[in-house]
Amino acid sequence: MTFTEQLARAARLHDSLLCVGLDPEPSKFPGAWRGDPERSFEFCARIVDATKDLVCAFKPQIAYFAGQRAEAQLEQLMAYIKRTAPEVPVILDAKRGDIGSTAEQYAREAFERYQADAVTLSPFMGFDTIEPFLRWRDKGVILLCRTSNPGGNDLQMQRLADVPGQPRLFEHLATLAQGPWNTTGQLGLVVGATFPEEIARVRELAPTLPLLIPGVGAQGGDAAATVRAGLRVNPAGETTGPIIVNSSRAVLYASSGDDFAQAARRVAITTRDALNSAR
Ligand SMILES: O=C(O)c1cc(=O)[nH]c(=O)n1[C@@H]1O[C@H](COP(=O)(O)O)[C@@H](O)[C@H]1O
Repeated sequence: MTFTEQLARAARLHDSLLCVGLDPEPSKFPGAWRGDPERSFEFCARIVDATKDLVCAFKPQIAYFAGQRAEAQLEQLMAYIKRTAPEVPVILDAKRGDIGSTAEQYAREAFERYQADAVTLSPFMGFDTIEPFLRWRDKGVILLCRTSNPGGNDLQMQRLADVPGQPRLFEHLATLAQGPWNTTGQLGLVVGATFPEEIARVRELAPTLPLLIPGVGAQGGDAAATVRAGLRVNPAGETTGPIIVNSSRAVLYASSGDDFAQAARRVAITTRDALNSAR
């Protein structure tokens, strides 16, 4: 099954557009675990147990593991999700991007070492840096397009004088990803929930690509505006333009007490429902 098919299946099965981001930060762990990076797996596993029936995807962020010398726990977590929630696709948020020969190693890291179903990439270095990932035919490859952070403006909003119509960089990227770069149908795009107008613009230029939309919750993005701008459904009720709306900290750290998993579940339910009510 391809990533897109997995995603559609999980979204249908769980009636959810929500992706829970797994960004374990030891200083925010509850009680006796606080400050202990050795608990990263256990912390995330409890979150997975508490939310796996509420989500269309999980998204572990690699830096939270690598920064704590906890890559082995990320491997453990990926295997745990595959075992306990096999219906939920896992997007490894790695934001890689490098020349082809190095990209091959990054692809092995994402798809062999960590067994991810999809990976996030930075497209800054061009198509030849993305192509090695596309050799893994059933995997999703999600390119940064219009990111949620304020500094996204610095480059992504600039106009390209040499391209007909002088599109902004993010618009050009969306056009490439929907068209000439999507040689294998594996591409998706990242668009921040903090910029609903640009989500709508990306959806216009890339009507069928899966959009990974982080920024609801801690970054203040509007769930309803996100759904209206990004989700596309045909008259028969079938999704033609899927969205994956990520929330990390608002779910993970809903409580700093021993009830963190129950609190995470409550926030995940509220967020899932807010997304669904805007469909
Ligand atoms: O690729 C991403 O996931 C990503 C892209 C983007 O534009 N903005 C963004 O916040 N992210 C990631 O999405 C997550 C957002 O986390 P919260 O703000 O805690 O929900 C983090 O893991 C970020 O690294």
